[in-house]
Amino acid sequence: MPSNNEAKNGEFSFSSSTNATSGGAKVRQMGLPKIQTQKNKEELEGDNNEVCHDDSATPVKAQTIDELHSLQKKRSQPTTPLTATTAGGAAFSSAISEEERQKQQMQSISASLASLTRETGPKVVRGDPAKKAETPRVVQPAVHHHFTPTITTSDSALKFTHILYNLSPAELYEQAIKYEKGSYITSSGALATLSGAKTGRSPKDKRVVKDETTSNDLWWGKGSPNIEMDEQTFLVNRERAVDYLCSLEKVFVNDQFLNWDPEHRIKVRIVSARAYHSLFMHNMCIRPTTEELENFGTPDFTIYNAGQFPCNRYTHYMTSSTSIDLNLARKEMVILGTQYAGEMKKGLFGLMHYLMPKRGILSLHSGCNMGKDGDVALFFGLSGTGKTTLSTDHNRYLIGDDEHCWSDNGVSNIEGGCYAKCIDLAREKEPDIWNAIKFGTVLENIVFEEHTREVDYTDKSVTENTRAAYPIEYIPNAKIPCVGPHPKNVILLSCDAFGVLPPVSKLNLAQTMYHFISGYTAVVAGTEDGIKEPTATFSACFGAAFIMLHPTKYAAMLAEKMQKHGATAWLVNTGWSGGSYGKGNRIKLAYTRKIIDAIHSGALLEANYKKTEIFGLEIPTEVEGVPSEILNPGNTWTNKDAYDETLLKLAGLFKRNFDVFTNYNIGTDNALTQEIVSAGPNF
Ligand SMILES: Nc1ncnc2c1ncn2[C@@H]1O[C@H](COP(=O)(O)OP(=O)(O)OP(=O)(O)O)[C@@H](O)[C@H]1O
Ligand SMILES: O=C([O-])CC(=O)C(=O)O
Ligand SMILES: [Ca+2]
Ligand SMILES: [Mn+2]
Repeated sequence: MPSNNEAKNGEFSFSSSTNATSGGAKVRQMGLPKIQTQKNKEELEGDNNEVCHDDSATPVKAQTIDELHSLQKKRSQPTTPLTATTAGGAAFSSAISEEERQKQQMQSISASLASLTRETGPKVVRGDPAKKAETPRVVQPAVHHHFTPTITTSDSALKFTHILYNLSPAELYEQAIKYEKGSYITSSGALATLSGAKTGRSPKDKRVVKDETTSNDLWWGKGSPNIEMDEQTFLVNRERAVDYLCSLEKVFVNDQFLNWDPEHRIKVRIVSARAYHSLFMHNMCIRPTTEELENFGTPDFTIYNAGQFPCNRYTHYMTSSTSIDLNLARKEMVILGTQYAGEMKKGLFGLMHYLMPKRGILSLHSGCNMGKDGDVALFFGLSGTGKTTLSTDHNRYLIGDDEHCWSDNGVSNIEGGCYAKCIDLAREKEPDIWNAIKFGTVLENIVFEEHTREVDYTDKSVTENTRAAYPIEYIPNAKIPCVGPHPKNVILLSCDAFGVLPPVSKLNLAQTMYHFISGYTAVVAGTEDGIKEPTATFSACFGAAFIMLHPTKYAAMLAEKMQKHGATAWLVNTGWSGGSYGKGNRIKLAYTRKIIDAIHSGALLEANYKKTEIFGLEIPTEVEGVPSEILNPGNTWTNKDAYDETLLKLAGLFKRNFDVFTNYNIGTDNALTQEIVSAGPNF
């Protein structure tokens, strides 16, 4: 298990590759014990009759089968005794017994699960209800102080809830396979799961509590992802989720961290009903060490994931059976009516998009890696544009694939894991991701061969959005701790299904801001009934679904940081070439990788450039390993008129999208704002 207290902030030292991989690697090196099929010489000489007795092994030290079973499991090591130095600052600061510490931990969980209308939290007990013999005593429920006195006893107050607290991947596998339909071990050891009816996020069902503070702080209204709800309705949904969770025999609780920058680390608690959700978050958040867990105390933020249970459509604001609700004042998030695990990941990202800018730290929907010489690159882009694929690079250190912070210290990953798209995954093209799909990895909604359990990554029967969630140290050259110096290159990825954006262009600062605020990509809607027109998506800051403040706030911070640290920006089209979707083809991943290599090495900075019409993009005339004729997209279309028409069409879409931003100032510098507005397409 990686420990983030190995973090040497500011040093950016690399951990050796044995540190970066899990214990699994060691097991493999030791190999399996040899099977002895023949007796050795001494044993043969001692044999004086021809009858074979099976007395070679020593007998087990058990009289009964129960005793035998109890021999199998070693009790977990009692945790390190707390000393004054190890317990600094946390809630459990005095030296306390292990028993007392566990009691406090369970009381904290009871408090998290407390209904706001009853006097106490539920009675909780640690451990699996199926293992009756091992069940420890019930912890007295947490009393909470601001209760409205109503009923003193109820059936729910009589029952108790088992808490499966920070289980290990192996324990979560057992829970999933035993109790959750659709859970299987694949041939590579990953856990195949189904996320149910929802196989992607539900942005239209995401609501944020609008109160005195947030009504001024956040971005509301047209274009904003923050759909409002009031505090009272939030409490109704919270109560619904808590009652559902407490009605279950057992719930999973994860206490983990966000952000590898120790100065800005956030403690999160995730309460969920499925082993799938618990393992997903185990992989995606930063995993605390035993000692960090002992000192965890009260979480900074809590997720109540009651995804199996719908919201009540008669509740105010509810427009479907799904509701994902964020309350920044209460530091809570409630999930009803969707089991898609990505809601938790991206819900926490939304939280960071609020908390970090308040501290002058820029939160980014980007991948991030670092070269051997410490050169850092950021990869921005909407879903499916290549953040995970291109930041996972065998020749570079992976800092993270999706969510980062850029502070005065440099960059830090928010997460402890990666979430890779799996559709059409091929070992040759993406070997590091392929190899990360092993024991411990959650594989969502994939299809496998019934008998061999071999995954068919081309199969879209359940969904096209098949995913793998794995701890970052499953990538062999992960940079642990996941922090790095200030970025040298900023790469804006766009998957242009219109096929008119060049495979790579160099951007000036105004163009960078223009394209960052635009956040363009084009997807192809509905591939089933033949060829469809691509649809352009504009998503501010390459992640409008997750930002909490107005996009210009993030853009101003990015401009300031890029200027200060001298970063160069690039626009890379990972989409179509030689025509739009249906006529042309997606640019070969091998070519995109060559382009990215040339950016990292600095070679592309030295290239000769030509300016394109309409978009005014600087395109290189040559990139090593890439056929020069594809660098100018106009060359690759057989029908030149169709190209011109499509280019103009896309330029028009950019213009229309940017209209809403022309009235906003980006930062304090009005000159920069004017420059940005005119850095878009000209026609
Ligand atoms: N030229 C290319 N460049 C990058 N990716 C490509 C290219 N051609 C095909 N692909 C495929 O496109 C997909 C890119 O998805 P990826 O997981 O990197 O998205 P992402 O940006 O990380 O999105 P999300 O934020 O949803 O995780 C992969 O399946 C990859 O194999
Ligand atoms: O959150 C998800 O479902 C996947 C993801 O990374 C994104 O959409 O950006
Ligand atoms: Ca990704
Ligand atoms: Mn993402």
